[in-house]
Amino acid sequence: MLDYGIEVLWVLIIASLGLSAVALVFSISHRRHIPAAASTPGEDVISEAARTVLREFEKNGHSADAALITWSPDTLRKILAEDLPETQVIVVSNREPYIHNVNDDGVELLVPASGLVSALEPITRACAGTWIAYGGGTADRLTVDENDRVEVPPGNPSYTLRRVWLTEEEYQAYYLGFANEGLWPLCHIAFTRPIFRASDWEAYEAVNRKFADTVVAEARNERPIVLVQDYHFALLPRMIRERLPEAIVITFWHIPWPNSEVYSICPWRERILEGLLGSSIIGFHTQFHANNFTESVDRFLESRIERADAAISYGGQTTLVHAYPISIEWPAELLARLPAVEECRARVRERFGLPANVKLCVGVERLDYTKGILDRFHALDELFTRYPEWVGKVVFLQVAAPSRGTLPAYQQLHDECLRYAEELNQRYGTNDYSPLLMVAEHHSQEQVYEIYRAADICMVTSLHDGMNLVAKEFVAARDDEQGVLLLSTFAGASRELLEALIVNPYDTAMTSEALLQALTMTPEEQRQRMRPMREMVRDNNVYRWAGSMLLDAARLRKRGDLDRVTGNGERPSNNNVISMFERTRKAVS
Ligand SMILES: O=P(O)(O)OC[C@H]1O[C@@H](O)[C@H](O)[C@@H](O)[C@@H]1O
Repeated sequence: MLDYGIEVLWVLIIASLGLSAVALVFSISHRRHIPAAASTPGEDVISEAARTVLREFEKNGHSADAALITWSPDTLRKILAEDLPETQVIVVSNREPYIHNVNDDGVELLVPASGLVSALEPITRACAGTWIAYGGGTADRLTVDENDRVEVPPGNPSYTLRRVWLTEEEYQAYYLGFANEGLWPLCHIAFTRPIFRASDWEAYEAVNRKFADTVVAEARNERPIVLVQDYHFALLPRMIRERLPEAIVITFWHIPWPNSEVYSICPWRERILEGLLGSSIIGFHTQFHANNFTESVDRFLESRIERADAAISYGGQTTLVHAYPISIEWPAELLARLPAVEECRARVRERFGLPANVKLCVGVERLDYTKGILDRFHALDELFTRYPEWVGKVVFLQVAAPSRGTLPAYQQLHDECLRYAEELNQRYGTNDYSPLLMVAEHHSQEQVYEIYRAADICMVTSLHDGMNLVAKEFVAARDDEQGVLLLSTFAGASRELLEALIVNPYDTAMTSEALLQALTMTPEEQRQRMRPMREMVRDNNVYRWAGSMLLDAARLRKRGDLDRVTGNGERPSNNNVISMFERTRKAVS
């Protein structure tokens, strides 16, 4: 029996050595094969820039991880120069990247608290594009030229900001009404009832048309790439398509897309889908939301859906529906301007009057009911109830930038948060100690990064979120590899930052236990968790997000141009797009 066992063991050892050798030969030949991937059958229109990227991957050390850090502003410029020559990049968003406001001393410049802005700003800079946005600042009109344009960033201009003016009525109905009382709660599962008013819908349509007029006015030729951002502009892609049929329209939906049953309650559900399907590409943060969108189209429109190709054909237009997880600038430019972690700790502790030696836990976001701020306060309360020894030893600092403050749902949240903070401080605080600091004020990016660097724990426990860039920013800010991230399972970021403490924010007991785990985590475990999260954000930075969409756009354009000259023959489906980005990834992994 024993002899027989030893024979089996030998057979297993020899077989596994054989398999390893085969795997090694395969991996070497696969790696050697990388440049050839650009010329395999069917790849004839692969981009020059993709070839260059692949060659650089090889040169830079053969590993996909090392290679991916080459995504930089230069990569974007290279893609544009080689694959999309002479192509103007136009970004459209509601929120502008720089707001000029009147204050007592004249004009002050404000960078809004918006994940969308922090992601798109470095991209627009790299592409030297044109950014079209609503001019909402009280001094915005004073700073533009006769064409409503201003060169930004101030002091070091590299792109044009074109402001669009809205009347007070338009702003109320399109932005506060349809976008933020209708679509925002519809798409987020936060159990706030969406409100749909016909007058808001009409304003939404009119404002989308106003932006379409501006896109056409700003386009230098018939073939720009237009990057349409978010739920404020669902109708815009088709309006652009009708007037600039050769434009590439890439629409990115930054918030979740609900399942088709939830979506069905929207009275204009077909119109919204039709509008979006004017895009060449529609991007979501996660495959899950891309799938939800496709299901909604399947249920409400007569269309042709090629699931294997992630493509939808509707009204003579084929749209690629794809997941492109958004990210942040890496390395974060402003990090170089900040002092060491210890200095940040000292500054923040002094600014907020924190007692020595307390652990600092932070939350940073817009004051929004999707962010789970009250649930977080409940978790702190629960921690003190279960583990009273922590009273006096931890302070929770909630930074909440005011947002959509005239809407009743936001006013109610603001009041409830302040009430809860006051009550909790009365119950657990002393003259020198307030366990919960609620600061409902705007903070600059520098101040926010300083807070990240000072924190022992960062809680990103949103009830629902497309991605959530605060989680990635916290990780990027911690070059000391310390600090613990508590992350909601309902934020897209939890699909990528797997070493965070992942919680269900509705489960107060679970969140408070995770808080305890974070408070007692050793520096070594913090490092073990933080390091891979930093690598993840580094390798999947915002240039990779934008670059992958541009590579897909280049491929679509080249195919369109070829089809125009030669016809599309027997192509099995209308589109048959496999994301260029995915193929690039496969080739290097
Ligand atoms: O209404 P605001 O302040 O411009 O904020 C809008 C943005 O809010 C962010 O939280 C969302 O992630 C974006 O998708 C959205 O565009």
